[in-house]
Amino acid sequence: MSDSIHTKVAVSVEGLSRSFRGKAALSDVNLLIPEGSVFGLVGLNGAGKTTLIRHLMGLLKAKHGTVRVFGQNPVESPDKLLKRVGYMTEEDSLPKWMRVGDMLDFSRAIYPSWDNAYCVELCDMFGLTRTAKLSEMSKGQRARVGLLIAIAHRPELLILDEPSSGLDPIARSDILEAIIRTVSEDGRTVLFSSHLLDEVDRVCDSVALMLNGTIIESITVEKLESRYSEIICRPNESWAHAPSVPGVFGWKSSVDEWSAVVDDTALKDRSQLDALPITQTRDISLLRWFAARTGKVPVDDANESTANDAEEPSHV
Ligand SMILES: Nc1ncnc2c1ncn2[C@@H]1O[C@H](COP(=O)(O)OP(=O)(O)OP(=O)(O)O)[C@@H](O)[C@H]1O
Repeated sequence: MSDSIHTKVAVSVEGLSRSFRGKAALSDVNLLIPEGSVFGLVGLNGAGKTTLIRHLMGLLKAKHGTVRVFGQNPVESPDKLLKRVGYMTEEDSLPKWMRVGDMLDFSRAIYPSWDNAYCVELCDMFGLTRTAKLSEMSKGQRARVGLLIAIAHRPELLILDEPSSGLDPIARSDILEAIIRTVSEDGRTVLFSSHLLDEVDRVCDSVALMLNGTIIESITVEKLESRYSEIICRPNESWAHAPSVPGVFGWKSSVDEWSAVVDDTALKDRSQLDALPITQTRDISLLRWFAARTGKVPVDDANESTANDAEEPSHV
């Protein structure tokens, strides 16, 4: 990022690697999240998103590489640091023997910055009552409690690990997105891992793509949209295989049409494209970029997209 010298950093990860029983889950991960950004972390199942987030939360200790949250090692100073961070995971891990009110009182005691008026407002917004027993609530209702606890202390950094998996579509669009916008408008930082690329596209200003334990690209949505585009080709005679043009990747075909993603920075000049029978050039979608870069479509989008054919991924 060109102005990174002047921008404060919320999260920095350098050379982070992690294996579980000899199998690499993270390999040389580097990541920089500027304060005030809404950062999307995307990747296929098993790419390493949760393992990376667990390092940021100090739940896993960095064995190789460094992890800093607001300049501090989350393992060395968890008490001080974690009070500045709100965290919600897809896991349904709230203690079920408690009532909502007990859980809120407990959380209020932990976080000095707990905003009780905001908590009451959120309870109302989420349709939660203090007397409800967590054991008698649905998984989605408990996910709302988890989200409320993550945000009611107005954290400087909000980390949401696949929050959408427990929330229904209304909660996702009306509540989650509104909350992320509020945090962002306050100049606070959000790290948001999700398989729902439409959602990531709507709320995030930057996105990092993980593949096989590595971040293969970290880019602002603005740069992504100016750097990549999608071309549609209609060859006169059918192609046996996709043509090889440097900077053009992620080919997929349907009936008499081929489409591919163009990386402007990898083209020497656009005349390289002249040899292709291009009938249309269009703006890139996050889903198309993701599919071209990974060769796959994320699980939750596979049914909604035409891009679920096998694709030729970019060389990474
Ligand atoms: N505690 C663990 N013990 C052994 N293997 C683990 C452990 N935690 C994660 N892994 C492995 O590390 C890899 C990365 O897992 P991780 O949960 O970080 O991926 P993810 O990107 O969050 O996946 P998903 O999108 O499915 O949630 C996977 O191969 C997983 O099986």
